[in-house]
Amino acid sequence: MALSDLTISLLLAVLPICAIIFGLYSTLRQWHGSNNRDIPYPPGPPAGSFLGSASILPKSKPWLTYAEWGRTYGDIVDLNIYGQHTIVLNAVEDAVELLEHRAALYSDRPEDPLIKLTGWDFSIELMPYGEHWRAHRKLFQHCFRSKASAAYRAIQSAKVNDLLYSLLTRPGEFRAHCKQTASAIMMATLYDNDLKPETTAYFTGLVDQGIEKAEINPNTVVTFLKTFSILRHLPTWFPGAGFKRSATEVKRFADQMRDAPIDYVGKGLIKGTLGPSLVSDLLENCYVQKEFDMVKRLATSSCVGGIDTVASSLASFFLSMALFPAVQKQAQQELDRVIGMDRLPNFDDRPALPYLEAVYRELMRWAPVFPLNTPHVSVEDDIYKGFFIPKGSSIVANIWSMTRNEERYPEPDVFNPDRFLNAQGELNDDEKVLTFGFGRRICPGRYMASSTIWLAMASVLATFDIGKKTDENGEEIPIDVDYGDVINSRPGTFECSISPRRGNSGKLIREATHTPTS
Ligand code: HEM
Repeated sequence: MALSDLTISLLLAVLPICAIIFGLYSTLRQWHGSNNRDIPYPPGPPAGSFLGSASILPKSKPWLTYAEWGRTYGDIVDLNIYGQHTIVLNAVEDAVELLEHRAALYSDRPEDPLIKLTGWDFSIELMPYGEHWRAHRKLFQHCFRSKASAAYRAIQSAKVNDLLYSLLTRPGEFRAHCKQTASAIMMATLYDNDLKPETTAYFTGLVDQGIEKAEINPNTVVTFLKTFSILRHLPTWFPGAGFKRSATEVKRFADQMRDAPIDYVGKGLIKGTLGPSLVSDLLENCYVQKEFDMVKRLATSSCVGGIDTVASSLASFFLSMALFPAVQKQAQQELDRVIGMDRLPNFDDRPALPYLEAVYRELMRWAPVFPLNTPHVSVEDDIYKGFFIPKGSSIVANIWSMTRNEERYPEPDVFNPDRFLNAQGELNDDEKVLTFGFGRRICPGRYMASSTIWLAMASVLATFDIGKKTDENGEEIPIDVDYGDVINSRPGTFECSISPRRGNSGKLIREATHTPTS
């Protein structure tokens, strides 16, 4: 056996024992240091083996197991992993109370030693609560709050028109078009209104690679490293410190996706070849390195948070329309009635289309992009509904349970926009899109995301019919699709038919994209 293998085996043998000792120590320390010794933790699954709750952590789709535990133990579930508490919230009311009404206590993020090691400390989403995060969040809201997001409408409209043209000419590649639309909108908004398609593709490739390299199973490596954060100080050549070597590799890609587009903008500004853009506007007002770094972090966080998420929702939209044709028809009838048949929809039409708005809300409920919210961390001990929530707990809102709550949403797997309408066909007050998260950490890009998804839905429904494909006998081919196990949830590969709705659909699209009519 090579020396390094021996060392790794020893480490693997010793670490679980250290884990137990550390777990016992942290529990005792929390218990001793607390005035709340008689108050119970929320109920949760019993520790499975000598490895503690870690051995019963779900291997896949944890939101399903957490929902099951919610039915067994109650809406608030505690997982104690080596003395580190994760509190799963299965009900909206509890998430709103803790993450919104008590936001001052529950807006931190898990401290993860890998974040800095991998170069992902640029991410606003991963920043600990405090002045550094607050300054970035302020800048983000300045750029992406509801009113500011209206400035990007022209780009959104142009790219959605490109989506229509792509669907007209290459309908079979609709999944690629969804991703292309989401990334073209984000890249053009951030870096250059006139960004060339090949440059968009290059920057998007860097983001994809950066994310792919960083993907690790949060249930294992991170939990372990969090407990044994001392490991982060090992030199990269240390036997068994392979995770550190791969962290260096992840960092290389993270740095590249963060720096390359900014270099492009910088050079464009100097040469005077750049179209207008959010980043160039911001850079022109940067006077010190600190401000320059903030702009970089804002731009990279937007790409990481705002491309795949929007692309996932667009893919789920095509799926839902193929599976629920009656909904599609009703939305198309509303569009025809309100905007007529001789033009494409635009943002000003949104308030006049309540059924389509209900389709949007139902899409975000039926296929939540994040079945589990990003964990928030508590900064003080707290007591809630008679349970003790120790400082440093990770609070995970189980969006899946909330959006599949049968009392609130009967037959939750059915795509039914009527849930969001009253008897008069007006929108009801169930307007909170749960998959955007909660409180002070709620997604700041939600206005931009909502308008991109809405305009794409409206424009596609106005010009295309989406349905199941048929076989050689004209029989519909059933669609059987799985959403997989990734945290950013998206439908697996599926096929559907996408055909122009009317004789003038092609003409409207070509006029909108200034493409010659053929
Ligand atoms: C369908 C699209 C999207 C979904 C479902 C989504 C969802 C989320 C969720 C769940 C969070 C964490 C919320 C929490 O901790 O409570 C988040 C945070 C964030 N999102 Fe989004 N997002 C989307 C689109 C976007 C877009 C378009 C952008 C950029 C323009 C963006 C930028 C961010 C940023 C920067 C954060 C970190 C906020 C913080 O920690 O303070 N997201 N998003």
